[in-house]
Amino acid sequence: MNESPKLIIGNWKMNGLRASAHQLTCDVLQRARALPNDVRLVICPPFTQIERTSRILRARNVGETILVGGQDCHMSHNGAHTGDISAEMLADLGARYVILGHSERRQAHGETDALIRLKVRAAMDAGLRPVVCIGETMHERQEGRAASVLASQIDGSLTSDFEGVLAYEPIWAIGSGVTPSRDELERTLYLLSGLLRSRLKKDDIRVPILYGGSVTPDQAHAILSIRSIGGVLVGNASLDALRFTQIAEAASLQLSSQPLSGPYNS
Ligand SMILES: O=C[C@H](O)COP(=O)(O)O
Repeated sequence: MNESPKLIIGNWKMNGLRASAHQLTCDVLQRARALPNDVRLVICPPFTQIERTSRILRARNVGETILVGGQDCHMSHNGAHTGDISAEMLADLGARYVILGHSERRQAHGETDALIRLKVRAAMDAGLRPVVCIGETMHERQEGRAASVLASQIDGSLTSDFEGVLAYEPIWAIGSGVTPSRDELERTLYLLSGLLRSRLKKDDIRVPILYGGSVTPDQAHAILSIRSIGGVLVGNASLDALRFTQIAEAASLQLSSQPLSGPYNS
């Protein structure tokens, strides 16, 4: 059975000037040469570095092994939206993915599920694969409301014809050095696959589910050994070519050591 490649997405957030972005992309390329086809890297630099990163990858002819993504897009195709970037603009620069609904945007810019759903539509219309982030706060977790929060985020932010990636990023794990236990993560992935089936109204779900939040090379083996996981969304560790590619290597090792199959690894 052919499995989809594990996705290792690097979210550079607001980091990277021309020289450092160029160097980081070249370093990732250099280290990723040995990666097998069962792992796909997606680099999501800030808007200002997308074209440069795409150009470097095109020049090296890396095909589908390393792709570029944006970190957000506007819900409209064009118009009077000062300072915003449309999904078409991202695609025009060579992006293939776009992160939407990251908790840092939900919190700092008041993004709602309804807005994120409009952005998902715009991204899909532009031919981009949306990577929709969901996750509960520590407070919601302690109150035992994590499952209902995740259900509501999935219902509100995904279109019924959603074709993309879901990234489970518990807010308490982002940048904190704390991650859920393997068992806890496995249970959450099971819950999310059920919620996706019900939202998309089909059993054959082709939506990889990623985990994000303090992923480092040390934890990557345990996280990526979960059979149903589609990959990881990496923040801080993606700013270091060695750590980022070590995480990708961990995914590849897991793939070669166990047969993987599952509804969200299509
Ligand atoms: O988009 C990435 C997430 O916010 C995780 O960030 P982090 O790996 O620095 O915790």
